[in-house]
Amino acid sequence: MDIVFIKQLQINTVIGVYEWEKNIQQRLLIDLELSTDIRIAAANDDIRQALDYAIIAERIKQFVTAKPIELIETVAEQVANLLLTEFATLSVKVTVCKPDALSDAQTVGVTIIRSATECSETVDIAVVRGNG
Ligand SMILES: Nc1nc2c(c(=O)[nH]1)N=C([C@H](O)[C@@H](O)CO)CN2
Repeated sequence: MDIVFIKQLQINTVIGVYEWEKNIQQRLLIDLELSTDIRIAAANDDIRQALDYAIIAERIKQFVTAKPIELIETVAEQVANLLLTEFATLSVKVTVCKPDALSDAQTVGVTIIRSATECSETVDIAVVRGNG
């Protein structure tokens, strides 16, 4: 299986559990991987037969900024569900990072893997330490 991916898609939106976060925009960086088979699009050199990463990126930006969300877990689950229902992919990997959340960490985030046939997978919570 092949992968179409988008790395570090930056989205500024209202995100967070605390009151002070409800009236500001914060930065999310989102990595997306969509399983696909690229061979038909490649053989015909035809964007109509490919997963168009430009359209996917715009749709995700529009979706994530449409309403305030508290948890990055919610962003990840809703983005995965959108990708599986609106695009021709059978499985997705979604990483949502909130890089400005902790002053002593480079970033924090969650990674999920979801497929059209499975509804629950492990959520990994990652805190990546900075170099000091
Ligand atoms: N697992 C999570 N932990 C925390 C989240 C989150 O979305 N998922 N969010 C916060 C706050 O919004 C924080 O980012 C404010 O700096 C805390 N922990």
